[in-house]
Amino acid sequence: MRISVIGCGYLGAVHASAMAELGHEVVGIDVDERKIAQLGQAQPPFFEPGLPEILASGVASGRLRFSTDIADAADAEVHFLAVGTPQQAGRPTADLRFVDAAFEALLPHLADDALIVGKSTVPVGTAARLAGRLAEAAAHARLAWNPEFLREGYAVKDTLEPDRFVYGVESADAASTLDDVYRRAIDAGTPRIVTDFATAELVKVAANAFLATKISFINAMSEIADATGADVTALADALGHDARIGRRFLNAGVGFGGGCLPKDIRAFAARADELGVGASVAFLKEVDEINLRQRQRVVDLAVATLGGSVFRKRIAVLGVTFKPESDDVRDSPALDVAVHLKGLGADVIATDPAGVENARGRHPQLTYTTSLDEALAGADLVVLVTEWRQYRALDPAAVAVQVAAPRIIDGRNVLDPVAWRAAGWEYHGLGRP
Ligand SMILES: NC(=O)c1ccc[n+]([C@@H]2O[C@H](COP(=O)([O-])OP(=O)(O)OC[C@H]3O[C@@H](n4cnc5c(N)ncnc54)[C@H](O)[C@@H]3O)[C@@H](O)[C@H]2O)c1
Ligand SMILES: O=c1ccn([C@@H]2O[C@H](COP(=O)(O)OP(=O)(O)O[C@H]3O[C@H](CO)[C@@H](O)[C@H](O)[C@H]3O)[C@@H](O)[C@H]2O)c(=O)[nH]1
Repeated sequence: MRISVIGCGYLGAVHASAMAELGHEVVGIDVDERKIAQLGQAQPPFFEPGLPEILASGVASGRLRFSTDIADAADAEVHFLAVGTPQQAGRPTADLRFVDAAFEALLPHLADDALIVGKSTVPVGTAARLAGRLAEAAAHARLAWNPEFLREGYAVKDTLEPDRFVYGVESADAASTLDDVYRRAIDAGTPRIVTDFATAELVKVAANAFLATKISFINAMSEIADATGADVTALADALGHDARIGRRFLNAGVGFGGGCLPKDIRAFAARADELGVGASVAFLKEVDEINLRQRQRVVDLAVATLGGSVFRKRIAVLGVTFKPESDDVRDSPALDVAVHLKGLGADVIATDPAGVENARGRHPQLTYTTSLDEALAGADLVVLVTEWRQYRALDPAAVAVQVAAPRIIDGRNVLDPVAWRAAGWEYHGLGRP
């Protein structure tokens, strides 16, 4: 099939490449000239495992091309809208300017019977509004909302082999067009839920709200654990054996960040307020507060560990991205902690295997290094805030000779406290004795 993907960021660049991998003819469109130039040369504009390979093979096959000109999407039978829906500055609501601009720009180029497929995460009601506009402007075109559930770091696999498809549609033929797009996964038996626009939009924000709530729940338990001497990791393991609860997303630590969970729960709560049902998801404000408290908790722990002040103390911050296997620093708890410690007068040296350039772009006042050894050298305190594999694998005895004082805060509860203490370290986790 002929497909366009409008918006080639973390979602769209992967989606476009994955669609070409499935054999479709794809054009990726973005307003960012630099990004499009890079993608056109098969260079991923961000770090995502597996993307370089499918981008390169798509471009080499001639099935995948990129353009800044929306008119190049005119041939496509299916147009995926994958532009950003960030939080509005100073407000909790989603900024729909990019969705609206991309949608309007596409309208004059639609072939008869074209299908526009929303992928971006939007407030409930957006698809119905856009469908109304589509009916005025291009009566023969159709709209579907097909939310995306990929996780950064696993984006390629999640796109090619998703857990489920959700189609918000107004007609059976839109669903069958989407089945044709996703034929391989559909034939492999991937569950698919065909529903209305509102339900499809809500599935996406409800899923992220549930995941965020699960993380904040275990972080709240870790606060209780700290007050009682209990061990939140053992608690999570025990809870997780109950199949109704499950162990995944019960890792306590510095909390959730990224371009999705934080802004999506805020936008959901704001939309519910607009709809007059704010009370139904008022708990999401508490979920957000618990989450933000974890960042402060790590900072407070650093201050306490260094005897009441971090001023002029050398602190090695391990990790700046919001999660491992990504270079994304949007709303990153790790970067927030580094910035806050710097603000308190610490000599922060932050390191990360993939996120240094993005972090420097946002917070140039911090000192960065891509060398873990350089970060650790002479540190008065080590703060692990993104659980990259190489940090989890650190040998406490070897690191002890690099630092000035063997003190570590394990902000992701991923190190073995027994092994680190046995090697002479003062070890602090969150909610772990
Ligand atoms: N990143 C994820 O893991 C993920 C997963 C699921 C859903 N989502 C949702 O997908 C959407 C995109 O997220 P993202 O992380 O890829 O954002 P992003 O900021 O990385 O990418 C958005 C892209 O859209 C482009 N753009 C903006 N206006 C445009 C226009 N008028 N025409 C063409 N391109 C335009 C931007 O230049 C940018 O490259 C959001 O709604 C997000 O919530 C993201
Ligand atoms: O037990 C856990 C699990 C995750 N996190 C943190 O939660 C955040 C989000 O992690 P994850 O959900 O893996 O990353 P994303 O790539 O942001 O993916 C989420 O957001 C996407 C965008 O909406 C959705 O598509 C995905 O399904 C949803 O998992 C990260 O900061 C993690 O460190 C924890 O603190 N504890």
